[in-house]
Amino acid sequence: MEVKAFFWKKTHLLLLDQRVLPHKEEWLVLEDHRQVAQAIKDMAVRGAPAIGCVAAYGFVLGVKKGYPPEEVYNTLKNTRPTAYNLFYALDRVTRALKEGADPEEEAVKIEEEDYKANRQMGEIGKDLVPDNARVLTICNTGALATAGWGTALGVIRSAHRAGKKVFVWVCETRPFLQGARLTAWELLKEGIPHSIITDSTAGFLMKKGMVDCVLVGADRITRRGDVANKIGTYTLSVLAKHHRIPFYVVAPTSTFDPHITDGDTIPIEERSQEEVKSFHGCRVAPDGSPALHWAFDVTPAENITAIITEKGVVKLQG
Ligand SMILES: CSC[C@H]1O[C@H](OP(=O)(O)O)[C@H](O)[C@@H]1O
Repeated sequence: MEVKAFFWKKTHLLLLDQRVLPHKEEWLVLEDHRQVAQAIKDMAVRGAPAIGCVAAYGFVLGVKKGYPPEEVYNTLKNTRPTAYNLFYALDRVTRALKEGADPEEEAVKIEEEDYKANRQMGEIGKDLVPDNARVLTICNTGALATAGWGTALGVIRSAHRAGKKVFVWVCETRPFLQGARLTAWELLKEGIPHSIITDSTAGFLMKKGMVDCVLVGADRITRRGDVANKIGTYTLSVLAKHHRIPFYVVAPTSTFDPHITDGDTIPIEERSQEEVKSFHGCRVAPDGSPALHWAFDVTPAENITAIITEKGVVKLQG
């Protein structure tokens, strides 16, 4: 059975709590937009497309409960600033409501379209992954980050299912550990060979010739092809360029922000210092030391070989 991060149940949203994976599988029952907003803020659900889908259902729950649509929209809009899918999805459901259409039908369409896009990206992207490839990835871009299947991890899944031998280097992705906890969990379930590495191991692996390509997701892509993604992605792009390793971004067109050209204008989320100063809830840093915690960085189009979308491959200068 395929991994699913959430299930729409019309009167509530069932959400797999990603904060306790991989050792516990606990489901949250979310009954209104405020509960959904809190789940997004707390990263019980995360990943740009998944955030968009869940926020759209949160809007439906809030409106069904009779809350003013503007309050519902603003509560959800103000959860996390970087992933464009959040705003894309909320704009679609609010427009549906304004135009007298059914926002619930729109929310279901958003989920169905995202899953279909992931399968299409998998089919397109798998041909770019050589047989016996050692692929390096960061964060989680699988079924847990989307409506199902995944983006970059979806390409890996499709290549594996097509019979290609693929090995995955999984950057642990400090501090939330999306790689060590979530990507590893999905790969184990899929039976895809992999090894978890510390984020700082990536460059040495590339230097030793142990990486054949890099596959990452995206949270927001600008008109010129600059990409906001998990913090550390930019570093990987510089290393990949230096070592002449193909660097692919996999993202649906719903992640593309048509209003922004320069990646440096993308709002970058700054999360609590506590997430850096602790290791999965256990405080490791001294109380008196401050911490800077940017959750994303921006990779310029010049560092990207190509962006794989459900509509085809956009080659860049990388
Ligand atoms: C398929 S997009 C996943 C994308 O979202 C992640 O960020 P977060 O876990 O903080 O929501 C990361 O940037 C992934 O590439």
